[in-house]
Amino acid sequence: MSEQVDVVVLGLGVGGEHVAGTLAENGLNVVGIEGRLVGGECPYYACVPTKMMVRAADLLAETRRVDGMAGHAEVTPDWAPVAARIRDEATDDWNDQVAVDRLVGKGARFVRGWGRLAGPGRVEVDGTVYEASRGVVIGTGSAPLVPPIDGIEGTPYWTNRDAVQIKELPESMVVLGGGPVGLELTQAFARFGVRVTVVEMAERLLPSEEPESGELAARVLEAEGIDVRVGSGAESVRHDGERFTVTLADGTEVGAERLLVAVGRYCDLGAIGADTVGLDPSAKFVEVDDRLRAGDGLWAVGDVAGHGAFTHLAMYQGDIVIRDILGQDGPPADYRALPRVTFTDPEIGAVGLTEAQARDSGLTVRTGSTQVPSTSRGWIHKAGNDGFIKLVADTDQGVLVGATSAGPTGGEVLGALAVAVHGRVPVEQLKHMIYAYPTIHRGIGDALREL
Ligand SMILES: Cc1cc2nc3c(=O)[nH]c(=O)nc-3n(C[C@H](O)[C@H](O)[C@H](O)COP(=O)(O)OP(=O)(O)OC[C@H]3O[C@@H](n4cnc5c(N)ncnc54)[C@H](O)[C@@H]3O)c2cc1C
Ligand SMILES: NC(=O)c1ccc[n+]([C@@H]2O[C@H](COP(=O)([O-])OP(=O)(O)OC[C@H]3O[C@@H](n4cnc5c(N)ncnc54)[C@H](O)[C@@H]3O)[C@@H](O)[C@H]2O)c1
Repeated sequence: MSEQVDVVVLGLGVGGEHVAGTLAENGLNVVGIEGRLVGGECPYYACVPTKMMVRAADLLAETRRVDGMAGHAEVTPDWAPVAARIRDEATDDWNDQVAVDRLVGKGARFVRGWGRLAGPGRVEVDGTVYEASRGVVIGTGSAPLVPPIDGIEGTPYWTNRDAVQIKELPESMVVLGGGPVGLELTQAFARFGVRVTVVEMAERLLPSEEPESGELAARVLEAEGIDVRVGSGAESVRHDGERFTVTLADGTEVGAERLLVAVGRYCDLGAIGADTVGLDPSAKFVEVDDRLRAGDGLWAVGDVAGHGAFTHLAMYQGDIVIRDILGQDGPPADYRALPRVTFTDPEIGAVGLTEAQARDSGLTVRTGSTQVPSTSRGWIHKAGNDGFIKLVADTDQGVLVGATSAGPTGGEVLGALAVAVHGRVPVEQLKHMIYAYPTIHRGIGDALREL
């Protein structure tokens, strides 16, 4: 059986749902195919439930800061309201009917099933081939990567998809991976009383960010009683029916009731029939140009497009694909000012290049930084004021090419820095701007003076 349509969107995560809904609103005949839940990883297993966990954990931490600052407070953590909020408010008990109705309400046709590319302009799902006259958009996202660590297969390890569904907390947990997923969940669980060991194979936490970011994260987590292990990855895993034991590359062992694997994501291009449209099925991502085109009448958005795994990126790329398919003008993709925030406390936000990336790309680099505790607002804030602002300038062009903002509102302060990098605002102008007193973002002015 085959059906003619204008556009097929394969995978309705953040990017795919946005593209399918908007194209349908613009009058195209769109079929959206989703095997799991419309909306994808972010609302059901990732951003939204984990940020609810982070919010609850931060409330506990703030309450614990009352002593010495505002009197005395005692707090008894209870996971039940967190689990209930995730179930009832965030995920509708992992039911996507609202999202399906919203998509169909925009005029798209929805097909539940696992689709596969079946040659140019063709997608097959459960025996029906949809033939797209305008194009196919791949938005199949990514899945948790579970590396072939000796002994791990068959053990009851968790990934982010399990961790957000738990109703009861374990007593202890080993978290593999010191990236954003690992660190956000490590701190949230630890603040609820779980004894957490986090294991990062690289020499520091958040290895792709500034070294100062990983050092700050390690210092803060260790101060909260978390066992931080860096420089040695997991080599083997054992589960004796009750507890996990993880042997690290340096021969040491760590053990816990639960094991959370947070070592990155992968895309299975073989499973979506990439070879039928001339793409390499063993590639890590779909290769795209600056209009997200992967071939004639073929686009990819979001995690699968390989430029980073963020919801705001999938939405940004979705807008470009929508314009391209509708024949509308607009700028091509520009990743110079890609912002990212790890929602630990302190939040660790960054935009553009790190100092090392800027130097490696041959730029003439100068950096300036300031410590949040030594700014007026940071000093006033006191308990929980850890953080810094670091600026990376290209001195030939006289503009910022990157910045990191870590602190109690690190992600919000990042907004100003993202504008500076995106808009190529001359450093001279930034230096002569007025920064409100006493804000944490006023620290940008201090860091600029160091440049
Ligand atoms: C724990 C965690 C926390 C995160 N927190 C944040 C955050 O705070 N901020 C942020 O910006 N990003 C965050 N992210 C990243 C963010 O979730 C992803 O970047 C985003 O979901 C990517 O959207 P996407 O459209 O590429 O794909 P996804 O959301 O992965 O959706 C892809 C969809 O395609 C479907 N699919 C796949 N193959 C097929 C097929 N063959 N047929 C039919 N359907 C298919 C899948 O079922 C899925 O629903 C987080 C990620 C994790 C894991
Ligand atoms: N706040 C956010 O925006 C947010 C939150 C979570 C995730 N995300 C995105 O989702 C994606 C996945 O995040 P992630 O943290 O899973 O992946 P990641 O790749 O960012 O980090 C995984 C870490 O695991 C380490 N690792 C790999 N193998 C290991 C092993 N065997 N033992 C110990 N450590 C090992 C890596 O060195 C790396 O530091 C990222 O692209 C991230 O940007 C974004």
